[in-house]
Amino acid sequence: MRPDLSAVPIVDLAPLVHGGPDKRSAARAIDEACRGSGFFYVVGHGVDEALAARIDALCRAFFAQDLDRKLEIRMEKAGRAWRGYFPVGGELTSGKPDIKEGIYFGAEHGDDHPRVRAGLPLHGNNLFPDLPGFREAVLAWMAEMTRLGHVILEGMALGLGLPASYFAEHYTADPTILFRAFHYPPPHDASEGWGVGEHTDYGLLTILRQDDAGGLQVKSGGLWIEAPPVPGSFVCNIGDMLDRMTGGQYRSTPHRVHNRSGRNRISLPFFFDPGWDAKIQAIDMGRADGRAGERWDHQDVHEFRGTYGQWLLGKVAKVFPELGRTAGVT
Ligand SMILES: O=C(O)CCC(=O)C(=O)O
Ligand SMILES: [Fe+2]
Repeated sequence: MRPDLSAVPIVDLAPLVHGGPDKRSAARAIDEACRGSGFFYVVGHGVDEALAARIDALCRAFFAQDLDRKLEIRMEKAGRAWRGYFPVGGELTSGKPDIKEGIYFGAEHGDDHPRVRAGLPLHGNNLFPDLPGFREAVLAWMAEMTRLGHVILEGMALGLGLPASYFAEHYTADPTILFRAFHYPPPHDASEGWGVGEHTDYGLLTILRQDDAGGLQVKSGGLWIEAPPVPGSFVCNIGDMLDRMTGGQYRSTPHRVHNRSGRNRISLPFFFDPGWDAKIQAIDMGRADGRAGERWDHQDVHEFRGTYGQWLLGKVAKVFPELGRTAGVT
């Protein structure tokens, strides 16, 4: 099947990155995409290609190691911080083991961070692979992705007719950030399951760097369409909290991955989400409700009242049930 490139639009972020009169047209393009498939590519983002190539190479080197080496930073070692490596089959995105392995990173919270002291899950120090330059590259990447997250949310606010600083003021002054590096091995046979099963993302915005293997599929208008690799771009999609805030006018779109390329696929999703204590509230949209019907997980995101931290804990405990039990979340 030929990928339908037109289905996932490409937005040039340069006017938002550098400022100028075309800001509003970039914001409009984001707004249209969020009301449509909920997915868009961004180019003109200003992220250093050399840094992207370095991260990609480091991740390939990490995943190519023996399992024992990789397990030296297994998630169990980080306990409640929920960081580190999980092996193929270790994550259950939609209730079944995914055919992928990965590493979870987050903000580097020191031991005296108040939420680490309070023993909150998902807070703490990262477990970095023992490969030269890995730590520095990941920290630089997370800083770049955070910068980009702020730029895209400024565009989104403008597209919604809100002040550019709306999300920064209400939700992302101290964002919850999660960075994951995934490796999807080529399947042994056609009957093997999904690299990532159908799901929606939990928060505000996901910014994904994918390599040239392809395999990301997006549910648009009831049909599964491909989001094929576009060199130098990031794939962006919105998560459940934006769907919730916009009364469903912005779509938190189901997606999944199947690596049929015959080679290793590396993808680098970055999640730019509301602050831990941010109270999630509806934006006054002044227009008709756009809620969709029954969701993939049978939850009603619009019924949710509470902080982002509460929402995220419930979600993560489902995909890593054992860790959820250890951390006392389930
Ligand atoms: O690897 C990909 O292309 C998608 C990953 C994804 O959907 C996720 O981590 O939420
Ligand atoms: Fe996702």
